[in-house]
Amino acid sequence: MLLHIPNVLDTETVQHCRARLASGCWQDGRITAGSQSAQVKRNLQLPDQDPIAREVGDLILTALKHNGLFFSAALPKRIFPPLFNRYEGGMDFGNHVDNAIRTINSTGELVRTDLSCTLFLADPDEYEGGELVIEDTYGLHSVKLPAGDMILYPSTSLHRVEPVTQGARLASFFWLQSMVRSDQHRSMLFDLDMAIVSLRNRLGDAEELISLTSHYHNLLRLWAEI
Ligand SMILES: O=C(O)CCC(=O)C(=O)O
Ligand SMILES: [Fe+2]
Repeated sequence: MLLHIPNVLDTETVQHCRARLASGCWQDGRITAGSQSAQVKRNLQLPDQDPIAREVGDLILTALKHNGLFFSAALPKRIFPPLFNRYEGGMDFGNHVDNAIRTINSTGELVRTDLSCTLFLADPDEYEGGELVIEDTYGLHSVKLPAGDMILYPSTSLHRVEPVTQGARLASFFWLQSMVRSDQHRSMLFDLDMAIVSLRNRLGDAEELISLTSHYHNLLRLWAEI
């Protein structure tokens, strides 16, 4: 499932994050790349332990904690601390699949990457190019979102970032391990949850919603690993 989550950060918070990130110690993005992706990666990143990256990363994690759409779609078990990248002057990131397992350096914890996330921190009219192109069984999806919005996509997908030929593209990117490993099961739970929410808004506490809600929880109980 590919999901656009709008307004993870509001305009004011995006501005605050950008001001903080501007003073970070930006380095060659190959610091976090595996050997295949290092060959196709041309961007800048903040090191994972950079204090500014951790401060802004925590702000993003706090915003996500309060985001119901994110929780329902991702059913997160472990979230890799958000990283930050920047593309300018023709930089790009060619086709690759993200590493399956990531180690959180500060704790030694392992994260299986079920879902990949990009939170855009620059508006589309601030740069040329820079689309995140994601390939799935239904074809290619080209993603370029307003600042503060996030895309969630299965980490199994082949993806790339097109060259940024003008301006600068700033984003946060990270991965998460979901309580529900199967993308298919997770998508079914998400659709069921959204249908229940929409029915409740339309009908109030209808009798049938008790049964649908029970099914949601009983399926989650069946499929979740915690
Ligand atoms: O910048 C992005 O949108 C994605 C970055 C990416 O694919 C990666 O770092 O693995
Ligand atoms: Fe990637």
